[in-house]
Amino acid sequence: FCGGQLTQESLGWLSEEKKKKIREINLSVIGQYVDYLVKEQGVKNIFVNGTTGEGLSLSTQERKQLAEEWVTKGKNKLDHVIIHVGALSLPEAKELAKHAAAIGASGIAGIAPFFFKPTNKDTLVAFLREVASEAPGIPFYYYHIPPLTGVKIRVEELLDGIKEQIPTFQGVKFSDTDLLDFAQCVKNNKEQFVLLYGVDEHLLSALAIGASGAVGSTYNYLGKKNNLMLEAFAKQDLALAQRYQFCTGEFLSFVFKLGFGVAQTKAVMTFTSGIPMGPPRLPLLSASVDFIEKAKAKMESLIV
Ligand SMILES: CC(=O)N[C@H](C=O)[C@@H](O)[C@H](O)[C@H](O)CO
Ligand SMILES: CC(=O)C(=O)O
Repeated sequence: FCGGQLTQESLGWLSEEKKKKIREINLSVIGQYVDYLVKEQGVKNIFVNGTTGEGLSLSTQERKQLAEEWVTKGKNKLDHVIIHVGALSLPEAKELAKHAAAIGASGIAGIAPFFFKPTNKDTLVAFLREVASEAPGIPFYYYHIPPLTGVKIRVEELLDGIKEQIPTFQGVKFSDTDLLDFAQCVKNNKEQFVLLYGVDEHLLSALAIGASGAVGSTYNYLGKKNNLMLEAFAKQDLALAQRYQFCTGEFLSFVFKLGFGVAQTKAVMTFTSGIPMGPPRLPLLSASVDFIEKAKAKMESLIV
C-alpha cells in the first residue's frame, strides 16, 4: 500500500509544486485505511511495502516512513504488521530489517534479489540469512513470487533444513501457481511453518491442499467475501466456498481482459474504499477512466 492523491491523467493542469507532492508518498491516509480494512473488510493482518505497495519502487527512507506509519496507526487495531524488507542491495535489506524490528513490526519478509539472481538454494539462503539476522527477535517470511523475481528455486527445496540456517524462519508467502511445490511444502512441514498462499483466484485450491492462510492484493477490496470463503471452507461447506471463490474469479477474469496490474489494483482500492490511493510510480501508469468505469460496474454486479 502506498497512498497518494490524484490520478496521473490529471497531472497536466497542476503546478510543479503540486505535481511533486502527489509523486510523494501520502502518509496521511493510512490511519483511515487501517480502520477501513478492519471494519469494512475484516482484515487485521497487513503486509506492507510488498508488490501492491510498490515497495521496490520506493526509496529506503520512504519504506521506513511507511513501515512506521502502519505500525503506529495499527497499534491495538491490527493483529500483525509484517514489513517487506527485500531489496537488491543486501545492506539496504539489512537496514530495513533492523528498522522494522526497532519500530515494533510483528515480522519481516523478503523476496529473492532479482537483478543478479541466486542460482541455487544455498546462495538464496545465505542472502536471506543475513537479512533475517538483523531482526533476531521477530519472525522472518520468505516471499516467493517467481513471476516477478524470475527466481524459480522451489520452495520445497528451500525449506529443507532452513531452520538451522535461519532460526527466525517462520513461513512463506507463496505467490505462484505451482501447487505441487506448495503441496510438498505442506506435506513435509515438520517445522510447522506458516504457509500463506498468494494467488487469490486459486486460494480455495490451496486451502484444499493445506494452506495456513493467504496474503494478496484482492483482500483490500474483496476481503470480506474471502473471509466468508474461509469460514465456509472451515465448516466444510465446499459449495458455498466455491461460490465465493468464483466471485473473486469473476471479477479478476473480467479485469484481466482489460489489462490488470498494481496500478489498476490501486484504482479498484480507491473506488471501493473511497480513500484515495494515489497514482502508481513510474514505470507504472495510472488506470484509465475507461478501466475504472468498467471495473466499478463489474464490482457492483458481483453476487455470491
Ligand atoms: C503478482 C501479484 O501481484 N500477486 C499478488 C500477491 O502476491 C496477488 O494478490 C494478485 O494480485 C492477485 O492474485 C490477482 O492476480
Ligand atoms: C499482494 C501482496 O501480497 C503484495 O502486495 O505483496
